[in-house]
Amino acid sequence: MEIELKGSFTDLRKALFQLNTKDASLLTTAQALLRWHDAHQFCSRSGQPTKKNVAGSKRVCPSSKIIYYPQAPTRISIPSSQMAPVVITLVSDGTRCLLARQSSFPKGMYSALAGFCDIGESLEEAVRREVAEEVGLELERLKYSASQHWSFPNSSLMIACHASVKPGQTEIQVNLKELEAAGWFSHDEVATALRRNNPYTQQQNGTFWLPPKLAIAHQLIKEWVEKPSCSTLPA
Ligand SMILES: NC(=O)C1=CN([C@@H]2O[C@H](COP(=O)(O)OP(=O)(O)OC[C@H]3O[C@@H](n4cnc5c(N)ncnc54)[C@H](O)[C@@H]3O)[C@@H](O)[C@H]2O)C=CC1
Repeated sequence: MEIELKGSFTDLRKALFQLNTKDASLLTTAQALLRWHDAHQFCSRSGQPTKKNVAGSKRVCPSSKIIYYPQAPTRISIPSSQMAPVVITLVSDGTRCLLARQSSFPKGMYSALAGFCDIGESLEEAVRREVAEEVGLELERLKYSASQHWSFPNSSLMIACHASVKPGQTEIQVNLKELEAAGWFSHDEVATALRRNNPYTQQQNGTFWLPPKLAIAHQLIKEWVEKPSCSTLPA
């Protein structure tokens, strides 16, 4: 069936009623993206036309170099009043948890896996996609833990989850475009790191350390240390 995506809301609603859930979801996502591109044709700083990338996932101003994402503008140079949803997930195999680091992290710091939600995705889909993209794992169970507003470098709503993988399906493939390193850490290793979590001394002696208490990543890791079964319990 052909559908005019630029039609009125009533046209769209009529079309949606004729579709199955998957096609309806694709259609609303496509329509939201088209509307977003239509409304962001010019840079709010330079006034120049912005250019869409090939995938249609962002627009860039060739003059100011500002990148516009459908979720929220993200460059530090534009203080954003919009908030972008970000999922952060601590994956466990029952006895160990998966921690990773990016090259931009302070030396020795490891954290849970995080990533921006794409337009049209549910939180569950975003968690599964991010984990698959970053370390190549398929998740079994997912459990919401908590959320946090995070202002660095721009407003994000962090949505934190515990997740588990199927027993025996723990081999990871680290996506080196996104991460510098990732690995499984035992309960003892993580519990010890939490107890001595002083970034200054740990950067000196080369041991790994965890995000500070104010970060939801820390809370997620602490929750798992206190109750390693939390990722496999029913939601
Ligand atoms: N409070 C906490 O415990 C933690 C907070 N975070 C925050 O979560 C956010 C995401 O984490 P990472 O993916 O590791 O960040 P990141 O900053 O490495 O971003 C990854 C990629 O996402 C793209 N991106 C940037 N802004 C975007 C937006 N608004 N919409 C869509 N794509 C965008 C960029 O191409 C970037 O290369 C960051 O703001 C980070 O500060 C991350 C880990 C722990």
